[in-house]
Parts: sequence; C-alpha cells; structure tokens
Amino acid sequence: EIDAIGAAAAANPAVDVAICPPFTLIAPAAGRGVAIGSQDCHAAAKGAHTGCVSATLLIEAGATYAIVGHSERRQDQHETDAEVRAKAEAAITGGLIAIVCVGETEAERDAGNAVSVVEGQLTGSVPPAGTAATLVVAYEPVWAIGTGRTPSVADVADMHAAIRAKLVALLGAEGPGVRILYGGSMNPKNAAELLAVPDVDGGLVGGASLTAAQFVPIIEAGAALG
Ligand SMILES: O=C[C@H](O)COP(=O)(O)O
Repeated sequence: EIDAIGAAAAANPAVDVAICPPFTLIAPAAGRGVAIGSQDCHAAAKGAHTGCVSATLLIEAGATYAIVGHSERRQDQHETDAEVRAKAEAAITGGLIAIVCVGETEAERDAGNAVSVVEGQLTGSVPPAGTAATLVVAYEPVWAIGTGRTPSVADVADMHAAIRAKLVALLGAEGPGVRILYGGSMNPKNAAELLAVPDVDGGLVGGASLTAAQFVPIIEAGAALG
C-alpha cells in the first residue's frame, strides 16, 4: 500500500503527504516516497525513560513529523495540555514537525462549548516558539473519529476560523501560516467538501489512510484544490 501512496505523492507534488504508523513500522516505511511521522514523541530528548521514544530516535528511524496530543492519548494516557506542549516542544527542538491535535467531545459540543474547549486546548498545547514551518494543528472532534460522522461544513468553518484566530493571537506573524488539518471520518466522498473549507489546509486521515484505494483519492482531492 505504501508504495502506491508514495506514487500518488510523487504525482501530486503540491500536496504534502505523510504516513504516521506505529513506532515499529516507522523504519520499514521510511524511504519509500512518502514522508513518515510518529503517533507520539517523548517530552525528553534523552535520559532514562524506558519504553518511550524521543525525537532523536524518531529522526534516526526516518520520521520527519510527530503527532502529539491525539485524543486517544489524551484519554487513554491522561495526557494534559502541558504534557502535549512539552512533547510538541521536544519534537520541534529535535528537528521534527509537530502535529498538535485538539478537539471537543460530543458532550462538550452538545453543551455549546466546542470552540471554547478547543481554544483552551490550543492555549495550553501550542508551543510558543511554534512556527509555520515547524507546527501543524489538527482539529479532530472526538465524536467524529472512526464513527462515520462529521461536523457540518458550517461547523468546520466556524471552528477552523476560531483556531486560526487563536493561532494568530498565540504566535503572531507565524499564526497565519500554520497549517490546520481537519480529522475525523474523512473519506474519498467527503474529502473535497471538507478540504475546500477556508482554513482547512489538509486532513488527518485515520481509517481511510489504511489502503491506497481510499487514501489516494483524498490526496487527489487536495491536489485539485491547489
Ligand atoms: O488518527 C486518525 C484520526 O483520529 C481520524 O480517524 P478516522 O479518519 O478513522 O476517523
């Protein structure tokens, strides 16, 4: 699958394509035509942290990106905003591009708090030294991950506008250039519509990234938007 995705990346050079597999698959996936990222990055550059993987080790294995603060880690490993920021800082300092994930739960959206929750996560998780070149933000409503449900285009637009405004407030001149990804049940059918929303600069694709048949049309949808 990865070779077919690599071919699609080569055929669509305007789109930055990366695969973020489990740690054990980073080295085998590297060097096959598509950028590689990790699904976590330890907050310390080195030291005695048995079982953890640092930015240095990730780069040695072939990674150029690191996802930090995915909602599953915030939930399962109880990662806080401060820990996510420390991981993002370690990733960036180590030479990786950090993909910082944020997103509200269904209960938080139902309560009308989605934007304020995400703004709070950004305030706590975004490294102050993040730049357009070293930082990516991924908005993933928790209730949309792996469920086949997505927010309305209007809700995505509202959230991404709020994220952009917060990034400008936090990072000043770097804020407008930070790429903001949408994630949560993106697939070949809805990708073009979601990617066309203002301030949606790409996707963080889970299930539909597992096969070239599903992922390549999403890459092509991004390329078609220029
Ligand atoms: O890690 C991937 C994202 O959480 C999105 O997953 P999904 O596209 O399967 O909903």
